Amino acid sequence: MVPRLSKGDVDRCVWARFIDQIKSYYKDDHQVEIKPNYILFKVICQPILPFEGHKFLSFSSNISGRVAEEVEMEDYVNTVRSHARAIFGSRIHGWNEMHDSWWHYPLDEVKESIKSYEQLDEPDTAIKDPNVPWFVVWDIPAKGKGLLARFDIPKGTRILCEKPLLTVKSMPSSELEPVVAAKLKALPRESQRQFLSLHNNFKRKHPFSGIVKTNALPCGSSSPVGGIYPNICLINHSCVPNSHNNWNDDTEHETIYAIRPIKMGEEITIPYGPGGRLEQRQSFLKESFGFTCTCSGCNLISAPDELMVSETRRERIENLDKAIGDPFAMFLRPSDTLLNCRELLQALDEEYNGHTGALDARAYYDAFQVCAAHGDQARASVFAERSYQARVICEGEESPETQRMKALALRPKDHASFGLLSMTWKLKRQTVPTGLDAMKFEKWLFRERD
Ligand SMILES: C[S@@+](CC[C@H](N)C(=O)[O-])C[C@H]1O[C@@H](n2cnc3c(N)ncnc32)[C@H](O)[C@@H]1O
Repeated sequence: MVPRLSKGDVDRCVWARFIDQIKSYYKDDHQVEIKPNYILFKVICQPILPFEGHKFLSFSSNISGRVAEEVEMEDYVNTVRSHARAIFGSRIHGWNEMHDSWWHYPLDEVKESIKSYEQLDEPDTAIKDPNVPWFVVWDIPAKGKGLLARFDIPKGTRILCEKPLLTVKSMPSSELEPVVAAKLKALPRESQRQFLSLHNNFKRKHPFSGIVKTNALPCGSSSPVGGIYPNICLINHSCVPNSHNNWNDDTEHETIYAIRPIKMGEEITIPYGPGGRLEQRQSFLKESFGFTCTCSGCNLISAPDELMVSETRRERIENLDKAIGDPFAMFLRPSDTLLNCRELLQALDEEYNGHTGALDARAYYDAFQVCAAHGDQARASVFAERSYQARVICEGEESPETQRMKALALRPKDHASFGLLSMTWKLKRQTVPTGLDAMKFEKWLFRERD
């Protein structure tokens, strides 16, 4: 590694990403052992990768003269080097004494640094400077640019909040081109530069509208208006994202919140579309954004059993969503609709490993509506409170939808659908039972029969 890495947070973040990739690449290799502070390759010369990148100088070591072992060792060296090159580029140098290329660092210095791998430095206890962003812009293989977490990011953290460089209504590319050109002309130079530096999957005929089509995020879930942002538009998509994007109508900002803890060096990802099964997702992303998704959810193609479980679950999620949205069922069989909400929440929890983002918030709001429509303020207030908690995580306290849920938790009666279908479940808000254990409370909440 020339020059060696610093202790600064960008180098630490990128090294953490590299170490994670190596761990995951060799997860089933018994010759690669994860020690508390480094990765040990149990082959000739025992090369080591420390968890602290600033200590690392060199990976491989001397030639032993034993051909079979050297070939095995070469394999590891080549693989580790190609992962490192993909991340650190020209900072990674090869050396081979047989071809007269030599160690960059004196051997003593290398040995000394390897000794220091055993003991981690004192942890950095400095509080994060609020002016330093949570992310680093980096090249992500097969995806172009992307954002990496510069630090460990706790769940519920606001990672980014940006005003759009410009907004445009959806329209055919030929009509959009002059509209975007005019808006672009009116922008300050720096904003023009930021817009023009964004990725474009549809370059040929309509360069400006191509940038819009590749990058625009809707300003609101069903809004025909899309916004273009300098940093948010560098965030890549994942079908199992770790962050949530939301348009705040009051402040006219797009925000990005972490919906689960994100480790330093991990890529920050959002969902570009509504989800669904693999084929639907892939064709939506191709059609709307012009790319083939290579996220971990889509890579399940190489793990057919897991993929089948995920596909079946996503189909179930789709069917439950439809059943919950059926107004006749909500009128005639509200208990079934409520149980469907419960099953949906469980399926979402399994599919997204407990980090569902706004999907949970929506499902709880559905359950709220069923109870409110039949006059049950007690259950409605609990569901609104849960929806509120979920919204806080993915949109923050200041989002209008979060505030709406908070108000409904206090006064479910204020909802337009209150008592609209019947008052057969009539209950006051104050009658929420206390003293039940968690299981019994859930049974009460979803009106589950024994
Ligand atoms: C809004 S841009 C994101 C930033 C972009 N990677 C860049 O280099 O500027 C969207 C483009 O990024 C790439 N991309 C985003 N998510 C991806 C994914 N999951 N798999 C493959 N490519 C992806 C695609 O080229 C897509 O059209």
